[in-house]
Amino acid sequence: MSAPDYGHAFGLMRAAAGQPWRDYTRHAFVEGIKDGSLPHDAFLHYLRQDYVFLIHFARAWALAVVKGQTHAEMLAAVGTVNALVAEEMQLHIGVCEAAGISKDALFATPERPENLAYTRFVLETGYSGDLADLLAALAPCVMGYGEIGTRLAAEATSDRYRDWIDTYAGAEYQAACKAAGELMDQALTRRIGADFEASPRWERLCRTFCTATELEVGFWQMGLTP
Ligand SMILES: Cc1ncc(CO)c(N)n1
Repeated sequence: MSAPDYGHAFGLMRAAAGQPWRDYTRHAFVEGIKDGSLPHDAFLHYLRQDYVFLIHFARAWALAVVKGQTHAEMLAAVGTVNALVAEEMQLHIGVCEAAGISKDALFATPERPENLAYTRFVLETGYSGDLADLLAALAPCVMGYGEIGTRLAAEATSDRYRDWIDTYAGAEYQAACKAAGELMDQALTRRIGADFEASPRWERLCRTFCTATELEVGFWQMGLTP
């Protein structure tokens, strides 16, 4: 099956990332969710780390509000902050509560270095750059999970992690991916021009996207080692 369409800039950056993108979206952890072979303790460990990830990821999207230059940019970023805090994090709270891990324990999860490296890279890219740089660092996280969710909804051979798959394959998350793709196309056009892939900034934006993709691979790997 073909991957979902999340916009022009994303499609180009994804193609430029090449093998790391495949390593990320087809990682052994992902395949373990697909066929249900992923041990539950690895899943819970990942989910706890991912909750901490989402705290800093929401901060990075809040930085996108700060870096926005139009009402439309601010609105798109603020919508994502809300989707992360009000919706996606609820999945983590719900699954962990069912496994006997309280909200307080979840919030107090000690952060693994792979997790810290990833989110602080994204935040630093945003602090030192503009919205185009920040979105290049944010895109692999948002759209990668959208792509993984869509594929697993079609290919999963087990219902063990169905709630997780449904969250990322669902209409709400897919709409968020499309909105992020549109925001990225508009933000790049506004700051660089319609022909952004021909600009001197393009290579660096692709490198940022690729680094974030590699950090996603590291995150899955961390998930396999509780
Ligand atoms: C590590 C990671 N990347 C992306 C997403 C999707 O928001 C997530 N929840 N966690």
